[in-house]
Amino acid sequence: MSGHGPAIPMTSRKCGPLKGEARVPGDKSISHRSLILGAMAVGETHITGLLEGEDVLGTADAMRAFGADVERVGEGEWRVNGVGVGGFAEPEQVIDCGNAGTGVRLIMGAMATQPITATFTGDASLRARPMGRVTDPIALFGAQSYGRDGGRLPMTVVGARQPIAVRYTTPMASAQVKSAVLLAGLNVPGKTVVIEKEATRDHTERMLAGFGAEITVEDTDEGHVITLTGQPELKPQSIVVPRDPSSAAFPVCAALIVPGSEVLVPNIGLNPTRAGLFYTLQDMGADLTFENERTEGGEPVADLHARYSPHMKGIVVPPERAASMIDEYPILSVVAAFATGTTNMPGVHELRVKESDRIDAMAKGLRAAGVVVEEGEDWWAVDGMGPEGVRGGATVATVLDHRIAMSFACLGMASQKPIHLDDGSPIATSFPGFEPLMAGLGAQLVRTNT
Ligand SMILES: O=C(O)C1=C[C@@H](OP(=O)(O)O)[C@@H](O)[C@H](O)C1
Ligand SMILES: C=C(OP(=O)(O)O)C(=O)O
Repeated sequence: MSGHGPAIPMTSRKCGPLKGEARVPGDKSISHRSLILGAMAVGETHITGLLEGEDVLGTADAMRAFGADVERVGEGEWRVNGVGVGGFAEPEQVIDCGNAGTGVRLIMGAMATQPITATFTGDASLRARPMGRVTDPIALFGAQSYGRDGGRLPMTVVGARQPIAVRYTTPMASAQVKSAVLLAGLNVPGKTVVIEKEATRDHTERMLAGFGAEITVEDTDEGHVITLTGQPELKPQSIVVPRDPSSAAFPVCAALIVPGSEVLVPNIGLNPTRAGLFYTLQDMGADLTFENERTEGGEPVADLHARYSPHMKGIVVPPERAASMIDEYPILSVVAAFATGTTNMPGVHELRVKESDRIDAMAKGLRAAGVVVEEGEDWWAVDGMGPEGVRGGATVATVLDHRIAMSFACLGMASQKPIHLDDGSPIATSFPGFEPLMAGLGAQLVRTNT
């Protein structure tokens, strides 16, 4: 992952009804974890449905640099021959995680208790994001880190030579921090405990159990207490990655706002720690149903059926739901613009430290498209303009952020005038194939030279 290539300007215009089936790619969170845990197991892990987006490909390269044998054997089909817990080799080159916060933070955790040194970097977005949230807890295990001012990349991590088990309460709702601590705990004798006050996505816990680690989760007065017994032998797995609910959000929400649409998005992971957006849309009055609910590979899965919904109303999104839909606020704010009344989104400070400051990026673009947005440090509110009321006619900055780019692409499908994206290239980090998939449903999203 060498960072950012040439900008790809795009224009999204009002289109006819979106119709058909949207087969979105594999889950990004589960894909990163499959490669990392596969690399820490002994023997061959087989993965199907892996997301082949830039973020995850960066993690695959990183696992090779740490000594695992990682091979693509078909579309979305990968084999990982792991080196075992504690078996990472010292990388000879700087590890470039591109745009991927999940990639760099989980890998830093995984190597922090091994007797090796590694240097990490990323693109301009990732180099601006805070890493102290991971370097603080890994320091408790005995790892040292040397980064730029404010705990920014590039950063060198010197793994602990004699790591000690840790009991750590995460200071913010973050699955990346929780996962970094758990992955660090793998190579430490004794029990590592992570406590989170609010539940965040639990793919690491589920997958660690699947790979044979001893891990327990309890709800107590302190919060959600996760206890991992260190130094297990992880057993290779056969992993089927479900399709990504965070990617499904785009065709689902586009269908809700484009008149006459009806879209089926099959096989979507509906882990309750990820499904908050869909419940919020239902609360707003969206015509969105879950069909064929089932369990696959230990994760709840359903087909999502979304139809044009001209009667949606603004609501207050419960702040306790924030972690389960944290990446979906940008596209929710687009839907909110086509509803009636105000949608209030409190308790979302974390949005300010993603690939971009997502409140700022969305507020700027929405205002340029004629929508009234108010904001504070950890909240924002969007005034609905009604189903036909969003003007559009703006050029928006996507600020190296895939979710901002896809959100505004969806807005342009239903606004009166087109939306121009200054750069659609970040979409490839999480959703390769977004443009042909949306075009197949009937969207008019084209690359432009302006
Ligand atoms: O653990 C993960 O896979 C992720 C956790 C979330 O980040 P935080 O842990 O920073 O909330 C989310 O925004 C990110 O897209 C993926
Ligand atoms: C926040 C995101 O990813 P990451 O933190 O992995 O860059 C995201 O995909 O919306």
